[in-house]
Amino acid sequence: MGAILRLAEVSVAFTGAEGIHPVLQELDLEIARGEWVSLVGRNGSGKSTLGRVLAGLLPVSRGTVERADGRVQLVFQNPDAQIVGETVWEDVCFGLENLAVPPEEMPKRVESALGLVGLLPKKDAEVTTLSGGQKQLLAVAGCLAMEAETLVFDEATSMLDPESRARLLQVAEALHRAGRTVLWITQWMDEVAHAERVVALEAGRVVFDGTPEAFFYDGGVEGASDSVGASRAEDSVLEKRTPCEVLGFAPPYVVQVARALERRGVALRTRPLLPAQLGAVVR
Ligand SMILES: Nc1ncnc2c1ncn2[C@@H]1O[C@H](COP(=O)(O)OP(=O)(O)OP(=O)(O)O)[C@@H](O)[C@H]1O
Repeated sequence: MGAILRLAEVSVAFTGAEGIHPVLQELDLEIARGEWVSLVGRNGSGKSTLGRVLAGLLPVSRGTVERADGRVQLVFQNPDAQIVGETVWEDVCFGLENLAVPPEEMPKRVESALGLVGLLPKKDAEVTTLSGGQKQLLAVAGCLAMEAETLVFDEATSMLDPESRARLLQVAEALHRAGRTVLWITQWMDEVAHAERVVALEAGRVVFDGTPEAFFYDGGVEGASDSVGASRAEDSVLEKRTPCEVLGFAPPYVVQVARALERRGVALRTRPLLPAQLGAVVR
């Protein structure tokens, strides 16, 4: 699997009243074609800036950004921020008009994109009648019609209700299974559990790059099989925090349960991330 995106020594700085404010600092990052990467970090750590750099919407102050091929499209946090058409169909067409796609090619592309996100039955609906979740799906359809190879979701679920979040995640997962590269920016640790790889930023630098299992469990369960007893095991757990905890995030409920079991001396065969995995390992 070759790299679809490669950043080398990328720095981004904004100049304000108080002088130069570095946001990304000499960042190296390679994203492989077809990967699903969760990008996490505290508020202001530089996630959105990195997303915009990857999508080519923001020039870098230093360093290089290489894109193997294909488009990189962003889905923003606010569902209203990227809708321009009056109807669902028109909205997807609008992006294609900007790309000067021949008119005879448009219907096929719009129909296929709306079909992939499940919005074809709503093709004639006015966008003002859509829910927040449907608007995000429409934004995804717009990206797909533009033949995006890589999709960057920038906290795209944060304004949605639980059902719409789950739906957007499902659609993204289906697109990923079909070969697209996904960069999923989030503050929700439950969503990170779906990733293949987690990249964490702190003050514009990569401070963690590894599997979700390592992100949620490494360094945090020492003494789990210690037969001396729970209290001593608990002490060592408190001393050794996981990368997730060091960044200041609470791990997903599944991880909390698994770690509580390990602290009580229950040795688990695997490190579960999703409810079904916890169920399986406990059984
Ligand atoms: N256009 C801009 N001009 C000046 N400063 C900016 C600009 N865009 C971002 N910043 C600053 O860069 C820093 C990083 O912002 P960014 O939005 O990338 O962080 P983030 O990790 O996505 O945060 P959040 O989770 O709050 O969205 C912040 O301190 C922000 O104020």
